[in-house]
Amino acid sequence: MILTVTLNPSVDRALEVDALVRGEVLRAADSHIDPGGKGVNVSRALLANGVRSTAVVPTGGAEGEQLVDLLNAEGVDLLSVPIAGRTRSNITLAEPDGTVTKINEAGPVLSDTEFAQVSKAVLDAAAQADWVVICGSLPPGPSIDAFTDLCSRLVGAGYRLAVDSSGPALLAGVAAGAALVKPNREELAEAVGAEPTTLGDVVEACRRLRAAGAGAVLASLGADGAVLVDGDGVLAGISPVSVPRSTVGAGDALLAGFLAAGARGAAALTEGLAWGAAAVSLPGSRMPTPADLDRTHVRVTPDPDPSRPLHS
Ligand SMILES: Nc1ncnc2c1ncn2[C@@H]1O[C@H](COP(=O)(O)OP(=O)(O)OP(=O)(O)O)[C@@H](O)[C@H]1O
Ligand SMILES: O=P(O)(O)OC[C@@]1(O)O[C@H](CO)[C@@H](O)[C@@H]1O
Repeated sequence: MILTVTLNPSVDRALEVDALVRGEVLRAADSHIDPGGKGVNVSRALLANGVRSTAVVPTGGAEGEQLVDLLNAEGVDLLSVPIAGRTRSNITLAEPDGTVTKINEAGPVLSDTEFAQVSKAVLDAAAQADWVVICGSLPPGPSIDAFTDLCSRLVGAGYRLAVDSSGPALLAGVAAGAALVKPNREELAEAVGAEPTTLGDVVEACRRLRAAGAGAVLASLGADGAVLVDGDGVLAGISPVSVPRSTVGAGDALLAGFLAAGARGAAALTEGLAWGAAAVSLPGSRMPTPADLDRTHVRVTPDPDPSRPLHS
């Protein structure tokens, strides 16, 4: 079982517009409402592909009730922790060429007591888990020290921790010794203080995060695919998508597929890339099902060409 933790979940509303024009009344060609948050999406993708997962989410207000209803409707095994604040709503504006503009609320303040309740739910459920996967932004409230303490307690108890977050939370997961971190290109650049322009830059940045404590680094690179740097060495892969529809949740699907396939080696990276590419071809933050997956176009190579440039 893979336990996901989303400290700042969301109700995701995606609106498809012909073109994003500021100051105008735009008519949405289509719209979608999905349960959201990075860990929630990992659980949704795993469930859709027959892998057991439990999602821990703080929920509050009418939006929190809506999130629980949406997750129950998808059959997601849920550990929801009631909070006083209101679960946030995040907006995606998607254009026909695949351009996505996202407006994410900060989310509700999580009190020290509420964070302690969420942490207890995580630590209690972790005993049944093969992985504990903490994903997404921190809500207002919990300090980075409190987050670091949760990560350290999980690692110290011998659980395999994966962290997909940004800024100080990503670095906290690295320092705590997470078995796996999943930064995207921007998060990797922020973590090491340098903008990668080639595959070699990405590998070097991943190696720096491993030296700082991470066991493995799965760096997602958008249309440039993903790079895995772990104790076995370096793998790089791409998953071409002819017409991207919505990249929202693609990184969550990549992580879910990678974990579902054992979180190690070319087969796991191939699976993650297939899930990520499938998610990009779906609207909103829809997670792929087995029928959406096509592994035939995924290419994974060991020791990739370090001079290969990344899309600008
Ligand atoms: N335009 C694209 N074409 C092909 N594959 C893509 C594209 N965008 C994303 N992907 C696939 O999805 C994976 C994750 O994408 P990305 O690096 O954007 O993750 P992310 O920023 O974490 O996404 P999110 O935060 O929305 O989940 C990539 O590694 C790649 O396999
Ligand atoms: O604000 P965060 O936590 O960084 O990101 C939240 C979010 O954008 O991430 C998911 C896509 O990865 C969406 O479901 C959700 O709206």
